[in-house]
Amino acid sequence: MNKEFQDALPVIRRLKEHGFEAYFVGGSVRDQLLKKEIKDVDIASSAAPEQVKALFEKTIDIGSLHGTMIVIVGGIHYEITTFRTESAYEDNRRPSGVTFVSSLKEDLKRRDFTVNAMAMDDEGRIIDYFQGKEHAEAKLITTVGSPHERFSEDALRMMRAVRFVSQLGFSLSGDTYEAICEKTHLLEKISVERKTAEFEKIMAGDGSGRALKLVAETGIIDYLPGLDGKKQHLLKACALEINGLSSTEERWTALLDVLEINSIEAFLKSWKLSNRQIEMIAKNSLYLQKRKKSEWTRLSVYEAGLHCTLEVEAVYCLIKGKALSCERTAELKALYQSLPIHSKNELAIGGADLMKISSQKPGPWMGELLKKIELAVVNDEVENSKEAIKEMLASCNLI
Ligand SMILES: Nc1ccn([C@@H]2O[C@H](COP(=O)(O)OP(=O)(O)OP(=O)(O)O)[C@@H](O)[C@H]2O)c(=O)n1
Ligand SMILES: [Mg+2]
Repeated sequence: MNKEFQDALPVIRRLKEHGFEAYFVGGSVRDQLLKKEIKDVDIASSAAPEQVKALFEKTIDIGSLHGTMIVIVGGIHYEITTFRTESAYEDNRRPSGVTFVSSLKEDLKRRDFTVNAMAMDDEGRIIDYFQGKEHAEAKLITTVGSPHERFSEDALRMMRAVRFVSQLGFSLSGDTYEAICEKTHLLEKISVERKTAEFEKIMAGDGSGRALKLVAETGIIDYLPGLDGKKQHLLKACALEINGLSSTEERWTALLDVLEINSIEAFLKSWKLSNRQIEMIAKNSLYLQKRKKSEWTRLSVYEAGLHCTLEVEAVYCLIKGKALSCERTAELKALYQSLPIHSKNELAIGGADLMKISSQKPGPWMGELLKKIELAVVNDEVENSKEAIKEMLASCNLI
């Protein structure tokens, strides 16, 4: 049993001591089996949310009506869901306490894919009613029971299926694939935020190329913001392996480029990205266009900043079919570090100085002149000191 589970054993044991059933479930059991890094350890139990709450010192109620409670043990958050029956899940709104009373098997039966529907007890024994292990070995994503039913319960599961293709390098089973093709319209009801979270995981997984192809081929693309009519473009993006990029912003930048999106801000807004992300990706896109036209200069590196420069270079290299090398990264870092200033605030001269030297009234001329001085300093045409700048201003009749 992995350390993550061992750390969580006190949670399971406490529930059991009080007569409840409790098991590890979901992604963590799957990831242990696949020898992948384990993220959150989730627990399913026969204890109702209120009973869970009573047993642990620190709890957070994140949805007791839906049967979910977080307990904090050893500083780690564990999500404990109460066994749910299918009917509780179907009318998903406000299941009564009674609906929670059910068995582990019933709970697992209403989960999305067989590889996600395994449980593990506190002795490390795997409980696998739906051939999860077998499908994991065959690298198959296939629903527990009818794909039509599972996708009708929660349409996002169609994107989750594709996400697991990307993350795990699995394939979709035939009937799961066909059901997705038939049911994509159900994605209309799903919130953009949930779609975005899945799409970002699709872009990040090792199998991003194959997964994006599925997004295009199954018709999921038709229910994603701003991708209307972009099927051919998206198919082109499949060849890029954008998962090789190291940040979400880089991946969006590369995708926007291949998709030939013009109104970048509006596109990213429609995906409901944060303003900060939109700003970063829009800036990346701007400098990517500049980079395609010419090599980095002292000025462009200064204006873009180091973070943006390196992100754009990584995307640029990907588009050109190569990886950003350590040498190239070091070269750009050295260029950035060699700049005499890294922001306007570091200029040795300011507006007040200019007024004093020129005895002119303040006005737009000051901003324009400061910009010229900034450029001269960045380009090493003048030293960043008051005296040197004053001298330059006088000799060039700039003041
Ligand atoms: N729409 C969904 C979402 C989740 N689940 C179930 O709830 C578990 C936990 O969900 P979540 O944490 O969202 O997914 P994981 O499979 O754990 O993947 P991740 O590694 O991203 O956490 C899943 O394994 C699956 O059994 C489900 O059946 N249907
Ligand atoms: Mg999880």
